Amino acid sequence: MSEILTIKNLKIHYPIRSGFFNRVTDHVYAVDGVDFMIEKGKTYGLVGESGSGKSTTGKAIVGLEKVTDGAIYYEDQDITNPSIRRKINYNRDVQMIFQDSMSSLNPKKRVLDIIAEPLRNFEKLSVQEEKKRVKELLDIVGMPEDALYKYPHEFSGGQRQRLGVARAVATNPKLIVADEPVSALDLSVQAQVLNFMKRIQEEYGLSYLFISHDLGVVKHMCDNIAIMHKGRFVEIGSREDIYNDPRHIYTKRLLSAIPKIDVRHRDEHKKQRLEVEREYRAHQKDYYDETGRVYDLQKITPTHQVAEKDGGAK
Ligand SMILES: Nc1ncnc2c1ncn2[C@@H]1O[C@H](COP(=O)(O)OP(=O)(O)OP(=O)(O)O)[C@@H](O)[C@H]1O
Repeated sequence: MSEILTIKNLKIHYPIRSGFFNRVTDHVYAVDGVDFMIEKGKTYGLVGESGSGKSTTGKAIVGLEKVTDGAIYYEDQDITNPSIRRKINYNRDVQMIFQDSMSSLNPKKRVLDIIAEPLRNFEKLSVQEEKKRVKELLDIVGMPEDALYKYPHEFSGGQRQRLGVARAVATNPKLIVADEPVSALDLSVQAQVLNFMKRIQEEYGLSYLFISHDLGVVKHMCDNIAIMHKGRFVEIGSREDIYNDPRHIYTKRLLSAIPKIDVRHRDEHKKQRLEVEREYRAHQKDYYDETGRVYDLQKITPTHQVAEKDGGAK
């Protein structure tokens, strides 16, 4: 079995309440039937614009979001059931890294306590053993030993993101859900953090679910990519499929948003971007209603492997 996680027809719908009795009058279809599989030691990219349902999917995988329907299989067990998650120590094996390291690292705690927290939850280490392990973890993410007694605000954004990774790998997880892990960082620091996430992956055989709104960022990280739009996958493919032969207009639009470094073809790029934008708007008008939900998947997914209406890749 080469997959570490299999997601089947995942749906997460949030109720919208209104009126005097606060009744449920509608739902936000944040995730509306997605299927995918993350292979061991590989990186699966989840890409889409803001509000497409990426974070909700990621949070459901780590158990932070209640699932409306569907299943998430880890070692053949459906972990949407909290008691199964507890039974198999799922929260030790699957960790999450967040975009905003300033709010995901407790500002009142020192690095030693922040990184040791997951260890305290899952392993009974003595004070000395714990300190030794935290030092090792700091070393893995290229941080000096004297970081142990400092607070999160004493570090740069890139360093804080490294601390977040150190905490995430503390329990030797098998899968890390990385939700926009470098979006808040400068371009040069982004490359550093991505490189070392890749190095850790190779050393420890980790799998990643890498969430981003930017196809430029995931290019060198992901083996397979799903393009998410309004809670559904509109295109699924290998990295080569997505970058060399995008089929869905939404994928083309995300690709055209990647800044071009080569200034010689600037006018040509601008013209292409406008054409893609025009095609995208026409597509939206033809296939989605004003709630953004009613559409004909057969027509909107002329692609390599597409999400079928009831899930599964063709
Ligand atoms: N707790 C909630 N209650 C109601 N609606 C929610 C809740 N959380 C998310 N949503 C809605 O679900 C949809 C998907 O949100 P989600 O955060 O997953 O998108 P995203 O693709 O990760 O975007 P971003 O990158 O901006 O976080 C959005 O329309 C959002 O407003």
